[in-house]
Amino acid sequence: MTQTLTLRRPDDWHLHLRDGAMLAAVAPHSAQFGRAIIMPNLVPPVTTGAQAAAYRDRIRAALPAGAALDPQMTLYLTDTTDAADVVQAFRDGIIRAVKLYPAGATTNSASGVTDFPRVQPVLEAMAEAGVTLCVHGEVTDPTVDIFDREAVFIDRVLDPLRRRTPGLRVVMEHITTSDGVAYARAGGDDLAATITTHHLVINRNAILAGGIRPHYYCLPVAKRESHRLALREAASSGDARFFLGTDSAPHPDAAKLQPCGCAGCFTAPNTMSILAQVFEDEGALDRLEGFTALHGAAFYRLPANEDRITLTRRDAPAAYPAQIAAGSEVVTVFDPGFPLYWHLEDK
Ligand SMILES: NC(=O)N[C@@H](CC(=O)O)C(=O)O
Ligand SMILES: [Zn+2]
Ligand SMILES: [Zn+2]
Repeated sequence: MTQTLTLRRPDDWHLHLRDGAMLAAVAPHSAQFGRAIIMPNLVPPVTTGAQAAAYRDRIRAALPAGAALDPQMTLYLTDTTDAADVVQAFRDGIIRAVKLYPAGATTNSASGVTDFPRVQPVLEAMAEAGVTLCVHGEVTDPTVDIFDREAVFIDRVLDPLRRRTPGLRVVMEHITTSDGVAYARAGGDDLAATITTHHLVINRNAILAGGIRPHYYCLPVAKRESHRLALREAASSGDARFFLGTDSAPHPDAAKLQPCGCAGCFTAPNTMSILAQVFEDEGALDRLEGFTALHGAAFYRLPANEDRITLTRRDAPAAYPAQIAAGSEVVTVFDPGFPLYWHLEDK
């Protein structure tokens, strides 16, 4: 039996497109999204409005003709970020948000914030101008267990930061815990959270049980099953504080399959097929549009996309490649571990 689902075109509020040959290879796989918040953790990072504008041009050049994707740029917050440049880039329509990485928390985060008092004037200028702060919410304290780093970040860093910066709009990126869900729910209108595709699908067993599986390793690392269930409940609840940020984060297999492999799951190609299955399993297909196309736009004070995509549930699973080529390298596509009967018809 064929079932058809027509949705407003989705947005991806957290996406890594990289640069160079990798950008050329992965950008077409996100072309079905209307908008995407583009992460600035290049090497070196995107730290100025001028760099964001140049990166946006490179992204546009990498997209196929007719692609829907309108890249929404971000700046990488460092200890030396200039508040005036941030506000100017926002007012000029070059950036949509600023990204906070605690130094050393994740891939290419060496330039991240080490000194919160130094960035406080920037945060205050952002609150004043209405610029959103997107936060990678993990502490880097080596004495904190990696599975606890999100919950500890909320208590030690995020909550104090929000209290001392009233009015700052904050997105908790890629939440992975029931603690993150609860904190987002307890916040006011200026707090929201993105949830990735893969964290709705895997728990930490996928990485560790029966052998180490590097393609399921990302940051924040997937947590125990009770947390995955809390994320599924939040994503499918209809609560507008939760929306899709895939965190599709491609790395060459050569960089993932190492004694010390990179963190990141590449979910851009099959994200909508996976999400349709997740929401069907939750009995919440009627809420997929809110999660993928309405809540994020509303938080960023943008109109929802007017055009539509169609997903069709067929008897035969959709065929996605196991890998894609990126220059001379390959990138493995996230395998959800179940067949994908929902086909994305209109890319
Ligand atoms: N999510 C990841 O595991 N990796 C991201 C960085 C990030 O979003 O933390 C990357 O850039 O590879
Ligand atoms: Zn992150
Ligand atoms: Zn990310």
